[in-house]
Amino acid sequence: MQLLKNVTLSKTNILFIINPISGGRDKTNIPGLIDQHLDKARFNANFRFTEYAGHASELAAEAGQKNFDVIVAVGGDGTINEVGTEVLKQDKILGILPFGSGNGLSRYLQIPMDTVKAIKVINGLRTMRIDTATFNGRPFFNMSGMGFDAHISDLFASDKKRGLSGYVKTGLKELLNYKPELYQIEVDGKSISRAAFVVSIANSSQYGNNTYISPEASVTDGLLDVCVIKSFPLLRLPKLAIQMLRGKTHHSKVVEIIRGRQIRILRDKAAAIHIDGEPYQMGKEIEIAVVPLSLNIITPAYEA
Ligand SMILES: Nc1ncnc2c1ncn2[C@@H]1O[C@H](COP(=O)(O)OP(=O)(O)OP(=O)(O)O)[C@@H](O)[C@H]1O
Repeated sequence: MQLLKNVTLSKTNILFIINPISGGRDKTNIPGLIDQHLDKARFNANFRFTEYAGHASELAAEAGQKNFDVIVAVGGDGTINEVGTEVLKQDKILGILPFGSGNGLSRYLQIPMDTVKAIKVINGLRTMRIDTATFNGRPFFNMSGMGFDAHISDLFASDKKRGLSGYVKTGLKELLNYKPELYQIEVDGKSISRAAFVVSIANSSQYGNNTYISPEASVTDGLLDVCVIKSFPLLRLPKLAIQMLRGKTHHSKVVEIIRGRQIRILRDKAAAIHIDGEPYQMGKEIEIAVVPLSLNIITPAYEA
């Protein structure tokens, strides 16, 4: 009886880590909105705004030590990466309120883009375990890669204005000058060599904004999709863009998708890579591995 009383009375401590710059949207009213719609019978809520890149990781690490059971990333895939990395270490529960430019993982998981609806998903506290992966030891959750998209992330990082239009403008300008690179790709011991425009490692199916690179990818299959966008004439770009938006890249002649657990990539030179859309400089050798069903995450009523 005592036990039952404790269970019914104990509330879940939840921390919302809010990235004020993600997606280029003002978030000053977010704590108020959460306060209005969060189930107070179920949760004790706290809020922290990040002040610099990397701060979300620090706040999530502290939260784990202070008995927060659920830590919510309020931002895009980069914020999810910072918070998720700590949630993973502490085996806590990750929540998401999508506020990024692309929101790849949120869209894949069908978390509503509408904030009030997304808060209601958190109220449901329905969790599932999803795969994560490591890229030269760093965790990622949605997508990582190298080539043109990493180059754009690298350029975009120094751009103060975030949001979709920024990506598109920078992307189009660079597209004309970018040269495909040579990659040696080994997936579960099988090796291929490709001249590629992009090599993406997909956990979920999309980059964000419902732009699909590997439409049949699953975050619960214990596998990663290595997606090679091969060298192609620029004239073919509109067709590829349409295939990406319609979720048909697995039928494209210029996209090759190889599924596996353990991936090793050797490239000609050290260059930018991206991990969940955030750029880093790394060397020629890349090791990527899936970590099956490692992250506990709040989702809507949804089965992958
Ligand atoms: N207060 C802050 N000032 C500057 N940068 C921050 C701050 N808080 C977090 N960041 C950094 O902001 C970057 C972008 O965050 P995030 O990826 O969530 O947004 P986005 O790029 O707009 O969305 P998406 O990844 O969905 O396209 C992350 O690299 C994060 O480390």
